Amino acid sequence: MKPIKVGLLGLGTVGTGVVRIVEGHQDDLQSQVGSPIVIEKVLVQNKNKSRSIPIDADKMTEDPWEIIRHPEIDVIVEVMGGVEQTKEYILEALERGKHVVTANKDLMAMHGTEILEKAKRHQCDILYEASVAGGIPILRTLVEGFSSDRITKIMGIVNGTTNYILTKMSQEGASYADVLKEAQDLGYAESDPTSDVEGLDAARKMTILATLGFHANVALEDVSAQGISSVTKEDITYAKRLGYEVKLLGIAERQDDLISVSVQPTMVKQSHPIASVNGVFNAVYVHGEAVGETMFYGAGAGELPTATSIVADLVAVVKNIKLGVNGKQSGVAYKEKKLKTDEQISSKYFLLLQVADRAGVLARITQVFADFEVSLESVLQQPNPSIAQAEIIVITHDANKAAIQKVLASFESLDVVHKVKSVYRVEG
Ligand SMILES: NC(=O)C1=CN([C@@H]2O[C@H](COP(=O)(O)OP(=O)(O)OC[C@H]3O[C@@H](n4cnc5c(N)ncnc54)[C@H](OP(=O)(O)O)[C@@H]3O)[C@@H](O)[C@H]2O)C=CC1
Ligand SMILES: N[C@@H](CC=O)C(=O)O
Repeated sequence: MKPIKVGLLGLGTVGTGVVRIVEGHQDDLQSQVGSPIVIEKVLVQNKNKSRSIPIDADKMTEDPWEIIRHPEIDVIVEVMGGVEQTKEYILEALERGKHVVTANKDLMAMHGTEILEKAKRHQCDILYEASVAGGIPILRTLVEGFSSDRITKIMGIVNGTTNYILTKMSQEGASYADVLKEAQDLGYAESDPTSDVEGLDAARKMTILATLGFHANVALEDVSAQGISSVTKEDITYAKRLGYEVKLLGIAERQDDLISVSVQPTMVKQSHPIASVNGVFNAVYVHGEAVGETMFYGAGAGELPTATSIVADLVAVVKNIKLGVNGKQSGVAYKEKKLKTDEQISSKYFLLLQVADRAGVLARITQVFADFEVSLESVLQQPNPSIAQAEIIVITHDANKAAIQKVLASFESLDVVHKVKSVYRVEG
């Protein structure tokens, strides 16, 4: 049995997991694919760094081309991260007929079309299950499991780092900075964690999910992204009192042929299953016209969960090699997307306002909502003696995004509104 030879680009959190699983599950893998899977070469930045697993020194290299141009390597597993340089390596590997498995959502969200086309042209596989929601096999589920349905909504907690931070803030009152450090130490965060906390990592994942779920060429620029850096402990406390949890949600919706995709901190009703997804766990809720509601849950980041998806892709590539059917993956030549305008994007909203504490204020505020035809589900007013002002919490019925923006603009010139403290989308 000729072994399948793998070139591993990166031996950090995920790369280490890949080595552990390929070595630890070798018998099971072989029995599925009929050949040994061998990690032939490993690219690192620094060969002298101490590693948590033993790797033969002659397998390690700091020269990427030694792997990309290696005549015997069949499959490249890319878990080094980065975009431009990594893209160059992957394109050359595909040109040389090597199949590619990657966990790189930045690369696939930004250059997926070009990479997929190149792979198809060279009859190579490019699989990227690990790029979204770590250990949850959600891409395969969308492409294969839901191929018969028309998906109308994909809503997910797709970033483990921010869910870990929000959970610790909510359950333990922990500080944002301390928990971010913990998430970094646990290997969940990106090398630059700004992309986690500012919602960019989730936006990249939502680009991939919306593309595959809606069969449309959704681009990263089509996704509006807001992260969790503005979420306060006060917001979380208010949310809990009203029966909500604050979660960073990616939401992709399709109505007829119109699409919207966004990432934002969202108040999720505690009765919705996604509200109880805590810690590094991710969940992706998928609604299809025929199937109705479904939800997929699992670890969204970390060494072994992510490596599970990588090695599953590796198995798929080897099976395709055996069948001679590489280069047939979905994601190429999808239809042109049509994006919703702000007038067409509708949801409930939560607003926390700091206002003057005197007669008639509530009436003036509710009038602004009425002016823009935003109807209200509930309004709660309470004095805040420490600042001699009152706070008003408003939850709207479904309202369009443009109308809410007009309401917020009007509050800027309304003397009784001293500050709009928070605005959240509401789900559930
Ligand atoms: N961590 C996670 O939970 C998840 C990560 N991902 C994605 O997987 C990828 C890897 O993440 P992760 O394992 O956390 O990253 P790490 O930072 O832990 O590891 C990166 C590895 O790549 C090597 N490397 C980086 N840049 C270069 C370079 N220019 N030349 C040679 N080697 C290089 C590093 O070498 P050295 O060891 O010598 O420094 C290191 O071994 C990223 O794309 C990430 O977004 C996806 C899902 C989950
Ligand atoms: N930084 C990412 C890692 C997985 O994609 C996350 O926290 O989800």
